[in-house]
Amino acid sequence: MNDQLNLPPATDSRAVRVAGGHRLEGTTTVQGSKNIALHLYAAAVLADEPLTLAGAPEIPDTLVCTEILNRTGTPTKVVGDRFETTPAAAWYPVIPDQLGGRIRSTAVMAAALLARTGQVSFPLPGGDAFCRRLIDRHLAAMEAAGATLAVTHTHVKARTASRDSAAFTTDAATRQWGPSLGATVTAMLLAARLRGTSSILNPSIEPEVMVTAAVLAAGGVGITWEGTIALHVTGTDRITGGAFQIPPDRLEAATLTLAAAITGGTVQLDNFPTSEFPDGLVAVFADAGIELVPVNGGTLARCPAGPRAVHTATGPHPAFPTDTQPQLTAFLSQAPATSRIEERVYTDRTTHIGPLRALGAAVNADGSVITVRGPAPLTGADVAGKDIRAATAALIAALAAEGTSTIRGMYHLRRGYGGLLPKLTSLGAELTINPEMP
Ligand SMILES: CC(=O)N[C@H]1[C@@H](OP(=O)(O)OP(=O)(O)OC[C@H]2O[C@@H](n3ccc(=O)[nH]c3=O)[C@H](O)[C@@H]2O)O[C@H](CO)[C@@H](O)[C@@H]1O
Ligand SMILES: C=C(OP(=O)(O)O)C(=O)O
Repeated sequence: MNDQLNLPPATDSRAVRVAGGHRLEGTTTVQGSKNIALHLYAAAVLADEPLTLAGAPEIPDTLVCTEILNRTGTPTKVVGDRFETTPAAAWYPVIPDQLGGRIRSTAVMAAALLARTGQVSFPLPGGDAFCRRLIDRHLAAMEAAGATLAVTHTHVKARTASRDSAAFTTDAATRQWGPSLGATVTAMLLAARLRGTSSILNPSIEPEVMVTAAVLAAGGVGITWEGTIALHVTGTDRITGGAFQIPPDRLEAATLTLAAAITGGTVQLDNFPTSEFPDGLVAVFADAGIELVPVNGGTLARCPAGPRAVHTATGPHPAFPTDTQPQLTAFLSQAPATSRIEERVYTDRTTHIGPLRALGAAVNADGSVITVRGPAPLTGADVAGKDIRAATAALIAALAAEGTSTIRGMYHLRRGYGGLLPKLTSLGAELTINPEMP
């Protein structure tokens, strides 16, 4: 532990050793959604009463957010799987570099502090570094909400001249891409305590946005959707608290499905209703030969006739999510034909290609298009995943490889999933964790 910050270090030199070739079979559960949790942790800053979020994923980002809230004034603790806050007596709206630089939702946290105090200072966000991850739409929302910004290449300071800022209109659409998930939540939090009705044009409708909107609405904030055209937010000067459940992680559900499917196995996700899979993912899975069967409020996932090649593209919810593209790429390495995936959200999200090739997959990227020629025999190798889903893709391929693989990138795996490795083991995977790797 790092005493000063009360946090686990941002590196983990352990590695996972995977003896490939074991079919995964069985039942498991899915953690609370990492990405939804991160946005709710920021929204908790706005509550004027105690707030509890059950189902908090046991990942480093939960601890980083706990520390950010405590250091900026909101008393916060994690008790079991509950993230509990009580309202601040005073705020210190400075997000320390060592904390803000470790998570992707720093600008969203900053927006909550700005809404509370009229000022905030924060470092540029961290999170996975698979490509440039811009925050211009977050900054535009802060300016629209009346803040004056001082932006350097490492930090942002924002200050509103008057605590009585007026309702505002902002556009969450990015220049090259569609709506920004993070910037939509940033704008929502900025508007939640303002007098009057603010409008967010081209809002994202990712579950992260919908769930945060629902929690704010339960707290007394007026939320009106105009489809995907606009989200109108009517502020209130008192936001109530309460207890909320973080929905299960659709990205972990997809990961477990693909991990079982590549081994020819079956997994039952007890707490993950089939309806929680985005429509685009269901369609891609169906094309790829993966069946999702509703069972007692959960989902049985299987691939009875083996993988099939697909042509698909990532996109905004409910399309096929970018955070499952690397794992699908690993799976498609075993489909007996050529697959193509166009990555439209993060056009150079290709950090998984190197590790997959090292394991034997015939995969390459040409611009934003990833081509997978299968089936290619996979053999054990020593590879490193440099972000959450790259490490996960390598792990999935290693499960189907002949021989033993070493997957480095434990910090990234732990950042994405609190318990993926024990879950895979319980399903029949042969995994060991090597304490320290050179
Ligand atoms: C913590 C969290 O929830 N992370 C998720 C969130 O990230 P994040 O909040 O970064 O995702 P956004 O929806 O904001 O970003 C999507 C796209 O918009 C661009 N963009 C974003 C903001 C901005 O101000 N300007 C801009 O150009 C990005 O570079 C990217 O190409 O959504 C992504 C897309 O579903 C997921 O991959 C991440 O796992
Ligand atoms: C990219 C991801 O996370 P983050 O935005 O936290 O880096 C992810 O969840 O795949």
